[in-house]
Amino acid sequence: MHIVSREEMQAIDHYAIETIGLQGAILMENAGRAIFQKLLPLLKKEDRIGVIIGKGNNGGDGFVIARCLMEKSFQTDVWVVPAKKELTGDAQSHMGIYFRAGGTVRFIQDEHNTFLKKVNEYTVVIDALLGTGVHGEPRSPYLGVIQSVNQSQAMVAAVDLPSGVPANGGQFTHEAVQADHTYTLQCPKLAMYTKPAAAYFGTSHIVDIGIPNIAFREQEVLRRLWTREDVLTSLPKREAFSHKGAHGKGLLIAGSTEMPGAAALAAKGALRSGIGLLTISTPEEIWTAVSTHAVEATYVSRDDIQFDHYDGIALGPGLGREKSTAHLVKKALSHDDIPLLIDADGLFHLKSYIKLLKKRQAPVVITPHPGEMARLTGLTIKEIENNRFQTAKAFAVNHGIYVVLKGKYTVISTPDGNQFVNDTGNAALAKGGTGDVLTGMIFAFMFQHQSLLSAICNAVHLHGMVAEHLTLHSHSKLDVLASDVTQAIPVVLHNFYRDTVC
Ligand SMILES: NC(=O)C1=CN([C@@H]2O[C@H](COP(=O)(O)OP(=O)(O)OC[C@H]3O[C@@H](n4cnc5c(N)ncnc54)[C@H](O)[C@@H]3O)[C@@H](O)[C@H]2O)[C@H](O)CC1
Ligand SMILES: [K+]
Repeated sequence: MHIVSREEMQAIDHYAIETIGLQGAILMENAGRAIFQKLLPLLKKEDRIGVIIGKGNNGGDGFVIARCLMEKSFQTDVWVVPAKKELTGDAQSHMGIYFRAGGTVRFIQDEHNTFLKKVNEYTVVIDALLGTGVHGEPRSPYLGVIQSVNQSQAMVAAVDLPSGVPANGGQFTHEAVQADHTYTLQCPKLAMYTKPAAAYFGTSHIVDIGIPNIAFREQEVLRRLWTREDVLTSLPKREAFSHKGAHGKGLLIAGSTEMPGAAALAAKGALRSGIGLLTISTPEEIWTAVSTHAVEATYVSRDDIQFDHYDGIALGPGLGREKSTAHLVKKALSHDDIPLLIDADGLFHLKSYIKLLKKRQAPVVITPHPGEMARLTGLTIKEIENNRFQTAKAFAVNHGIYVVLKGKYTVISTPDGNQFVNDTGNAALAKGGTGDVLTGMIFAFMFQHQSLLSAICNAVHLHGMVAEHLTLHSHSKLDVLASDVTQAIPVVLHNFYRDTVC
């Protein structure tokens, strides 16, 4: 499923209408009807429903929903913000259809006080005020209407976007509709996956309005959600006659005397995700501590690493930021025919050797959280958070690497500019150590998948699913530990393999 910016959605819309010939009024009819069908199971006959309509096409969708509600005899009031003559195009057409079908409306301008009273009596409000066409802070009278909707006790169902939320996300401080349900047309908009916009959507529902796929292909939308189906069709099959050497001989350079746990967690993540052979390079003082948790691994001292003995290298978790560990990053980068995964303190050192990235033959994957990304790019964390998609893509393309920008919705960017969004996981993962586990999972998958991209995306998806599994069955979001995540990988993998179609 694609994820689009406001401009991409408008271009797709335009292509569907002008090139394919699927008229705007038909798309509007499809939109309104499809939302109504999805809304229906949530409605009760005794509900008092207010449909609130703005002057653009979002309002036009509202007229179609109002007609569907009227046809099924729901107690509905339709409130219109603009004057009648301000409605144009498809919205005007659907207002006409609604009237000729027997519908009536009330204008907020004419009955402002009645509207304020009524909005508090509704049990359901349909927000069809503003959609993807909004620019900046909602102006009067929209802002006042939005405030009244937010103060009411009604269940709020937003059409396409909660009104006032910018489709492209990014920072905003003005008031916007706080929806309980949002019915997003055709495909998610960027706002659904960015802060603070994501918090306004309530439960999101994607509504198919019938725009043909060719419209997305022609507009070359390079961003999409990585779904369960993607995982099921790309999880690797383990050949019956395969041997340990066929599933990756990996070197994990991680851990320090202060942070032995990071090495153990990354190792455990890799071992639980099917790596064939794992060698861990940590300071010798902590071999015993780490090997208690990763008995299946072998160990090599930092001075004796033979880089070209391995199919891939992961480095960074708990490595430490001392100068003495920096040369390991440089050496790993210089062995440019070996795939490399860099995380945590490895990213700290990477900044000094960033020019080496472009010189490499074999792929590089980095897994920064926003703080690490800020340091790498020279931007602030706020700037990263406000432009997650743009900054991750620019960095991946400019340096020819895969960037896994971690967060509530982890964004995976490829060297050729494609982006994939993960929507699994929860706040149980907001703890030290869970990133180390993810590094181990990605590392193990790198050796076992047909494509590096599906290896990364599957690891991120499953890591999130493990958190969801734990909080659904046995843990709270508070008490999940990174080591619990490593322990629950098997049950989640087991469930996926049970359902797998490959
Ligand atoms: N995706 C599709 O293919 C379809 C989407 N539909 C719906 O159409 C809207 C987008 O419609 P558009 O007319 O472009 O914009 P809006 O309805 O969001 O309204 C814009 C309207 O509001 C004015 N405006 C802009 N900024 C502000 C502001 N800050 N304060 C007040 N007013 C503002 C602007 O001048 C316009 O007049 C999409 O979201 C879907 O709901 C189609 O119905 C089906 C196809
Ligand atoms: K809306």
